[in-house]
Amino acid sequence: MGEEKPADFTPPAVSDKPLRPPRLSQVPAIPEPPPAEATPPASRPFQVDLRGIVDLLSRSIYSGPQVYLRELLQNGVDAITAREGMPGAPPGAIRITPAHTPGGELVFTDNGIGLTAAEVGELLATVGRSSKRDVLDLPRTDRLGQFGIGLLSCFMVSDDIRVLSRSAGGEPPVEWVGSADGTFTVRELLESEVEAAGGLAVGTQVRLRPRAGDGELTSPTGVLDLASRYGAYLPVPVRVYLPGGGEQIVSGEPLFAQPFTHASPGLMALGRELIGADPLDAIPLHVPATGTRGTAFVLPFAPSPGARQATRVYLRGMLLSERTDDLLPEWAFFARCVVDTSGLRPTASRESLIQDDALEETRAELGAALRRWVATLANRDPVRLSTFLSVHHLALRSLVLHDDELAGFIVPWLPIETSNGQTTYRELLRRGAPLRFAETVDEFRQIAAIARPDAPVINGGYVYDSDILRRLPELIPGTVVETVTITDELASLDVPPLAERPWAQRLQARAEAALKDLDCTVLVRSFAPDTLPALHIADAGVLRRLQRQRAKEAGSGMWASILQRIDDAQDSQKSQNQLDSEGENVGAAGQLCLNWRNRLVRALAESDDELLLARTVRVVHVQALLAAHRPLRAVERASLTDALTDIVHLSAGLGADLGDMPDAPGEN
Ligand SMILES: Nc1ncnc2c1ncn2[C@@H]1O[C@H](COP(=O)(O)OP(=O)(O)OP(=O)(O)O)[C@@H](O)[C@H]1O
Repeated sequence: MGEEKPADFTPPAVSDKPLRPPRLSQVPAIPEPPPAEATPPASRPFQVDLRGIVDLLSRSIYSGPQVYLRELLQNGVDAITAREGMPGAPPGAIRITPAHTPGGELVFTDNGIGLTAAEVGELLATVGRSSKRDVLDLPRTDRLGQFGIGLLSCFMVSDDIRVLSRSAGGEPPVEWVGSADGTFTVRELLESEVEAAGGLAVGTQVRLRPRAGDGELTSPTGVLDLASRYGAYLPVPVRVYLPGGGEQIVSGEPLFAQPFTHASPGLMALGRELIGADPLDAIPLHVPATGTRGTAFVLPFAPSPGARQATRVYLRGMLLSERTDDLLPEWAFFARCVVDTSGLRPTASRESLIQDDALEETRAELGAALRRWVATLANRDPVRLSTFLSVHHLALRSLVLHDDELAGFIVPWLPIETSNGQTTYRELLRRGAPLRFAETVDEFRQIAAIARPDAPVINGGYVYDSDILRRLPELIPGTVVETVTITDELASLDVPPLAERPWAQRLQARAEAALKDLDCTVLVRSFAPDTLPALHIADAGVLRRLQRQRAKEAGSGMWASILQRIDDAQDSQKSQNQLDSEGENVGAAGQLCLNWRNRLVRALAESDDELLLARTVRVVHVQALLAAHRPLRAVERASLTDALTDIVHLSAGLGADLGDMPDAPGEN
């Protein structure tokens, strides 16, 4: 077809006998330096074992025999494209008559450019020979094929391929029959013969007689299914003739490749079919440089973290792959796309794309479209943005750590918990002040209880948040972040005013005596809010010890004695440390920080009723534990019940039912 022939090319003789076996394109032998007097070896063409090639195609290149129909569709469309613009060319059309009965023939007809006798010999029977490369042997971008192997895929379903063709150039019609045993025949057909068989218009007919056992793929249901899968968006109508006499046109408009501002119901239905649920949104995609258009559907559920979304790719309307996983950037796990492209190049299997600059550029552009969607969603539809973030926040957080590109545009919109409530990084950054965060949820809870509203503390305790916060100065230059601990915060709390300090110290001693058996020490400080009587303070070591105690209470035997030994070892370490730090005084079960500004605490300081003070302090202690989300030990549960019982007795004037409680100072 106007293509330069290799030097040793000889067109096959037109004959009704088997000609020569198909061969690879002539590849010159690797020249070796000839021995001094030897005659140079004659160069010979490679021989091809067709069975081996078909085996290679079916096992290693194509995903399965079903692709035979895709290859036929693609050849039909290419032939129609090649005829476009020729005088008198009719509108392109493809017709498929499935094999209606076992042993019957499948007939695939196009009204494309057709083939001459010389062309069938050259193009159909030379593996690797294609008319779809230009003079520089580059693939033509307006053709779907290029490798010169596609037709061989029909051998996966049939032992013979019979091609009847009439060239648009006016040459006589021709029949080519290729056999899976590696031979083929070519002969020109007489017009009378063609007339008797029902005529043959310009174009090509491929006839396949399905091999026993492969009938499913060539049956009416099989063909309808494959034609709709591969040819749903081809630019020419594809008609499938049904057994009852009717026909079905399987090709239609690629809705997903049209520009849109609001997704139509039809487009959303396609998204539903693709992801199995109503998409959260549809994003138009367009990369002019590679002729790529499509739609990204945002998943309404969280996929497994790091999972890359497979994209459905069409090559000029023909399905290339349902699951191309390298067309989107890695971070775009939240969107499933369907695109049609004319500028990306398929591999020989036509089931994936060649990794080249065009693919890289397209990936970058598609990523940019998704980023723009997130960025503009904030202004356009904040409710949808917050739904999106709540569905995908975990995966987004994990990716932010590895992907600077994603981090830059996504971090500002991520929700984050602070002592002032839920907010976004963007709001926090707007304040301009350093971002203060607690490393653990527990530390955050303790600090949040006393943090001033104008100096909020961030909860860095949930998965990935501390890491993201630590990376912020690098991601958003100019940002200052600092960690805060409960010990630092306690140190910054006000001590009671000088004039009241003796009272506060007395209260501290009395309260500490009341909690002695619970291993909890007491501190008196002034802090907001006034309504909060006390805080329970525990550092990580204390928390671990409390957890061990609960485990001991729940378990028994060997495990309990192991935990006891850990406690003993830590006790002796602690008493040594206390000696070293000269009187630093934090109980093994934490510290109760009473709020000097609180009414109840002030009333206790003024009261001389030691019984009432001891019981009330124990109630306040349990209240502080609960507010700090600490699980109660058995001893604390008992302490609460006893203290409340005593308070009831005292208020009823019955005197205290002292039970197991320790004596309050001055009680004896
Ligand atoms: N229906 C057809 N009409 C006209 N020519 C055809 C038709 N089918 C095949 N051919 C010719 O036969 C050649 C080989 O076809 P084949 O399907 O093996 O490979 P290809 O389409 O060129 O490349 P690929 O392997 O990428 O499909 C084509 O390049 C084309 O010239």
